[in-house]
Amino acid sequence: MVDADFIELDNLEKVFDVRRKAGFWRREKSEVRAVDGISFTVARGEMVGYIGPNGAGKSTTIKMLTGILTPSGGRLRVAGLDPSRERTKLAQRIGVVFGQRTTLWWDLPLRDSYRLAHRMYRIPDARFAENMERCVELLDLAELLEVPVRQLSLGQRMRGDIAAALLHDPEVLYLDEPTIGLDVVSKAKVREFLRDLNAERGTTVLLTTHDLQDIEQLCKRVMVIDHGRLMYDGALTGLHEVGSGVSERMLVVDLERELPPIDLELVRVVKVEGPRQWLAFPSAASAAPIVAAIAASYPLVDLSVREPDIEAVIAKMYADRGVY
Ligand SMILES: Nc1ncnc2c1ncn2[C@@H]1O[C@H](COP(=O)(O)OP(=O)(O)OP(=O)(O)O)[C@@H](O)[C@H]1O
Repeated sequence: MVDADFIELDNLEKVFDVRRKAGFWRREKSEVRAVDGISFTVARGEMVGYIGPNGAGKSTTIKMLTGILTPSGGRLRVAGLDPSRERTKLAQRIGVVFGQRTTLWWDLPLRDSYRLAHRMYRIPDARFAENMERCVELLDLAELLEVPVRQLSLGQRMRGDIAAALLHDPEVLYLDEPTIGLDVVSKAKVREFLRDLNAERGTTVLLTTHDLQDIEQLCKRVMVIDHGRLMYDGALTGLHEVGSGVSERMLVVDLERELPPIDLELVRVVKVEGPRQWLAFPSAASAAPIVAAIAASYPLVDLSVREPDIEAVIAKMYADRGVY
């Protein structure tokens, strides 16, 4: 293994056998190809986004990378190890954070979960103390250490979980939705911490998220998967180019009160949420006359024009390939 192939997937597959109800008594056997021949490498120290719609195969990939699931086909190496065969060895070198589930002990104070990690991973005392100090400081955990996990807010718990995943100095960190459900301030804290971790310690990070701002703020490279296949692997900026065909821009309009969708030439109302409306209009058209027309006929309070964001770009990618 060289640093360039720190994580290496070669035509990786995972097929689940499922039984479906096909009548009152009958069950039909079928296959779900959750991961359908994915190949990529991640270099040591890279921070990569791994995104795709629900059911695309992201979690299944992560589970194979951690050794929880055994691949049905293909080859997989993480830090030179075969994850499912050398799972215990690998556990010393990777950290995992699942945003939707905690690895902390629910009824125990945060500190006790860390003590358990200390023993479980056989972390040398000095290293443990040093990592604790660093995580407590950077993740703002000092006030929370004696609080039972069940009493923590989602954002506090998430910071607690991230610390737990890092006490043994993993070389690779898998993050599955690390900012899900967090408020803006907590999101910013988590992102800043991850950015520093990657820059200072060179930790390799694979990040799965539905929040594309996570990717925009953290990852230079992004992989998009769908139906178990890799659809895009490259720079985030390249995704924008793929989306240069996105032919609409968005006008976000705040009215004085909730009103029926704005009815105007060139404009297509995409969403209405209370007094706020999202209006798509052709990229080639000038926003000024549209804004003037809205201001003339509606009680306008505020507005902003948005360029197509990656969300729109990805939606377009899927649409082009007939996913939706
Ligand atoms: N244990 C299992 N048995 C059968 N099918 C499964 C199993 N785990 C996942 N699948 C199926 O494999 C496909 C990929 O699922 P996976 O959880 O990897 O997607 P995902 O990209 O992580 O989705 P989400 O964003 O919703 O978490 C889905 O069709 C799912 O129903």
